[in-house]
This record gives sequence, C-alpha cells and structure tokens, in this order.
Amino acid sequence: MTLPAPPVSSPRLIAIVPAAGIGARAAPAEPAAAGERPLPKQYRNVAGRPMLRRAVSALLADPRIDRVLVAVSAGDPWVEAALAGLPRVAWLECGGATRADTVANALARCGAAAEDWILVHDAARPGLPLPVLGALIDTCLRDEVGGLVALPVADTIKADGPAEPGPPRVARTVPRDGLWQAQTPQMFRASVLARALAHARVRGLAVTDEAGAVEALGLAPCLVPGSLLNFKVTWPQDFDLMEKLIHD
Ligand SMILES: Nc1ccn([C@@H]2O[C@H](COP(=O)(O)OP(=O)(O)OP(=O)(O)O)[C@@H](O)[C@H]2O)c(=O)n1
Ligand SMILES: C[C@](O)(CO)[C@H](O)COP(=O)(O)O
Repeated sequence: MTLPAPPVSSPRLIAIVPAAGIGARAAPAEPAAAGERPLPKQYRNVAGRPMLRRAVSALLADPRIDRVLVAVSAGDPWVEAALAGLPRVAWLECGGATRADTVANALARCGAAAEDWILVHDAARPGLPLPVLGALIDTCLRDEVGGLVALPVADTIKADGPAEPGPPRVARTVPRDGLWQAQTPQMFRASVLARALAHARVRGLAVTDEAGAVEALGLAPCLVPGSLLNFKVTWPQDFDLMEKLIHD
C-alpha cells in the first residue's frame, strides 16, 4: 500500500514591523510630562490614525500576507491601543539597541519556517501604496534571493567635506547613475535573513536595512521601484507632508 504524499504547505508570507525606535530626529509633538515616556513618532497620528496602525494596515491590504508581527520596546504602553481591532496582527516586546537587533529578535520569535518569506516594513512608513507592495511580492516570489522597494535617485548628489566652521561645503559631486534610495518593505526568506543578520552582527557590520545584511553575504537583492508616498517620516516637518498626502 502506498501512503498518500504529505500535504505540501507552501511558504507563508510573514511581515515584521520594527517599532521600537524613539524617533529622536522627529522630536516629540509635545514634551512629555515629568516621569512619562515621550511618545515615539510611530504612535503620533497622521490624518487621524497612529502612523504604526497605518503602516500595519498597508501590509494587511495584501491578502497574501499571513500575519504581521510588530516589534516594540519593553513595557510599551501604546501598542495595544494603536493596533486595536486589526486582524492578523500580534506584537512582541523584543526591541533591540538598533533596528537590525529589533528585526533579528522578532525573526527569532515569529515562528517562521526556513522557507517562509519575511517582509520587514518600517513603522515610520505609513504611506506604502498597495501596488508597490504587490509588485515587491510578485517579484520576490519568482526570485531566489528576494529584494526591496527602492527609488532611483532623482537629484544631483553632493558629498560634503570635513567639518569646519561655517556651513558644510561640497567636497565632490557623486555620480547618481545606478543609485537607488532604499525603502521598505524588504522581503527575504527567513533562513537567508536570519543568516544575514547573524553574519552582520558577528562581523560588527552596522547594517541599516535587511538588504545591506543580505548583500554582505555576497547576494544581490532585486530592486523593485517604490514610491515617493512611501517616504520615511524622519524629521519634524515630515508629519505635515504626510498629512497632505494621505486621504483615507
Ligand atoms: N532600535 C530600534 C530603532 C529603530 N526601530 C524602528 O525602525 C524603523 C526605522 O527607523 P527610524 O526611522 O530611524 O526610527 P527611529 O530609530 O525611531 O528614529 P531616530 O533615528 O530619529 O531616533 C522605525 O519604525 C523604528 O521604530 C526599531 O524597531 N528599533
Ligand atoms: C530601512 C530603511 O528605512 C531604508 O531606508 C533605513 O535604512 C532605516 O535607517 P534609519 O537610519 O534607521 O532611519
């Protein structure tokens, strides 16, 4: 008698949203009262909803994403309210000292199988358009390495010289041909991402995105054209700009 073949479970798509930063460059909307933690930027409202909720909702809009795991810092008092009522979402208090540490901690705890795909998306990018997310997933599912959303550089690029009194000064113009600005989501197999982040940590490489860690393994991630709407809210003035761009 031949036994039936075991069901082939196809790899899942699991999203990780690092949300354990303090948003120092964004400066708090209002100074925190004595003894209170300042509200990190990902919990500030953009067009009436917390930025984190918008970033998570943008991922949930693609039904291929199985679930979203939000990585927050220890004792985070804001996340539960920010995510209330959203389906397929959980959070974990596993923030690390750097973004890469936060992602590595979340990856180790998210229950992904080696073959599952991990999409890492910043909580500080609430404007991710669904077609951009869809294009990333379509491209990566057909690729052996994975990839990231990125924008070809449009401006002329200057490098500054050594710090001196007065304004910073141009040391040289950098050719922009072939340069892209990395955005998120970034999508890799769980096994590849775990190996890449461990490799970067052991080597002391200060990687600021997942692709950087994967590149350090000698792999070449795909570049999938992103969108200006998907910019990272970083500076105080970025909140007003994002408010103007989001309409739902
Ligand atoms: N130790 C850290 C640092 C950052 N992040 C997250 O990584 C994303 C992108 O980082 P960035 O915009 O640089 O956020 P912050 O580190 O909070 O900003 P800043 O550098 O201005 O403090 C954000 O969703 C942020 O919450 C994180 O999870 N853990
Ligand atoms: C991952 C990222 O958003 C891609 O642009 C970026 O690298 C995060 O860097 P940050 O210095 O932590 O903002």
